This record gives sequence, structure tokens and C-alpha cells, in this order.
Amino acid sequence: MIRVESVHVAFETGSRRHTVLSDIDLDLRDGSFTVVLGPSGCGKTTLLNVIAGFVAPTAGKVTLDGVTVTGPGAERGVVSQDDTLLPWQNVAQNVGFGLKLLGLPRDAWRDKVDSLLALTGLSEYASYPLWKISGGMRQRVNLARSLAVDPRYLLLDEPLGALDAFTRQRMQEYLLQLWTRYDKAMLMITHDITEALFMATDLVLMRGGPGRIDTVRALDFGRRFAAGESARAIRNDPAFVGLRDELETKFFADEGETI
Ligand SMILES: Nc1ncnc2c1ncn2[C@@H]1O[C@H](COP(=O)(O)OP(=O)(O)OP(=O)(O)O)[C@@H](O)[C@H]1O
Repeated sequence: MIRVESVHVAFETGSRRHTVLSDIDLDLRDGSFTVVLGPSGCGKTTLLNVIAGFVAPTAGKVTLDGVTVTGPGAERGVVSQDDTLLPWQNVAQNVGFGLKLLGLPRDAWRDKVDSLLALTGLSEYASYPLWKISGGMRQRVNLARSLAVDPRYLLLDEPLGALDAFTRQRMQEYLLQLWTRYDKAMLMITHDITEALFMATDLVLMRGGPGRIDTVRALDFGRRFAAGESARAIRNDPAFVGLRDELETKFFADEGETI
């Protein structure tokens, strides 16, 4: 389990000290799908960066199975907002990029890349240059690449933000299938209330000024989808619609805060 304990983050800009996160406590349980939702600038990405080990907390700590995190590690894969794919390499080469850095022998590399391409439905596009594939496929390449080193935790910073509404829904369903099949713990940031409700087992609502956790709610819509219930039935479930209304009212009532 990853545990965020009393984390506080402040950045110095010139002579000013800007507190971005205040007193954050959060558990990422194994097998959970934690979704962080909150107004723009409330510190969601900073929180993900602290968990990833890219940003050191000013106070407090992050532990992984009781051991304090002091930097990035292979057990925590990160998928960032903008993909960082290499435009001069094809789909398979991009998926296998991290494995090359690990020095995997050629045959083992090919086998692993083939299985990742199959898992993400990209096998027939292995030799495609990146400019020939769609936004949703690019994001699947991005995901396949982060799964290559088999991380226990996947940290996803608005992975679906750049997609059109239709592709976005398909990718939400796809991510939930990946989550159950791979039995990973996921942490995902989003601005989209419907997406957050549909996917989260643990929904973390943040507030700004400075960033702090408002509430954490346990949900089961994502698990119901993973167990075979239709996405449409879930999104139309009165419990789902009611919660969405409640969250929209809550967020839009916060003057000046936009999500
Ligand atoms: N390295 C840094 N140095 C100084 N300030 C920073 C740094 N990183 C983030 N910030 C500031 O911290 C605040 C929170 O930023 P962050 O990106 O974590 O918010 P966010 O909730 O993810 O925002 P958004 O939803 O718009 O992506 C912002 O005011 C940002 O300018």
C-alpha cells in the first residue's frame, strides 16, 4: 500500500512562499482505483508528483509498504497529461522504449512488446508511424509503454483529457478492464465528474487555497462495470445521476472555482 501522511508542499518563487498542498493524508490500497477530482490549480498534479517521487514533500512523507519514498521507482508507472512518445519511432518501438533501456535481449524484448500490443489492442498497428494513428491509439501506446515494466501502481494524470467524448468513454471502459485484468492499483486525476464517478473505487475530492482533501468517498460503479454491467445502465442509474448532480452543485457553488 502507498500511504501519504501529513504531506505539505510549498514552493518558493522569488521571495514568496506558495503553499500548494496542506496536510494531505491518503491511502492507495492495493487493487483500488483512486480518482482525484478538484478545481484547477488545487494541487492534483503536485500530489501525483509527490507520490511518483518527482517532488519531495516540504513536510510529511509518502511510504510504500512502510518504506519512505525518496524518488521515482519502477513500481510506480506514470502516464502524464501530454504523451511523451517519440515521433520518429513506430508504435512497437515506442511501447518497448523503456524495456530497451533495461537492456532486455532482442527476443525477450519482442515477446514482451508483442504481448503489450495485444493487451492494448494495437497488434496490427505495430509498425505504424505515430502520425498515422488516432488520439485514442496514442494514449493506448502511452499506457502500454508504462505497463511494460509491470508497475504495481499506475499514476495517471488526466490521461483522457485530450480525447473526443466518444473515444474518452471507450477509453474509460478500457482502463477499467485493464485495471481488473492486471490487478493494479490506479491513481487517476480528472476534471470530469462523470468520469470520476464511473471509474473510482475511492473518489478523492480536493479543494484549493491551499490544496487539501475535502472528502474521500467509496464507490462501486467501476467495479460493477468490471463485473459485466453495461456502462450505459450504470451511467443512467439514479444513484449515479444523483451523485453527479450533487457533485456538480458542490463544485459550481464554490465561487470562482472551476474544474
Ligand atoms: N514547481 C513548481 N514551482 C512553483 N509552483 C508550482 C510548481 N508546480 C506547481 N506549482 C503551482 O502549484 C499550484 C498547483 O498546481 P498543480 O498543477 O498541482 O494543480 P492542478 O490541480 O493539477 O491544476 P490543473 O487541474 O489546472 O492541472 C499551481 O498554482 C501551480 O502554479
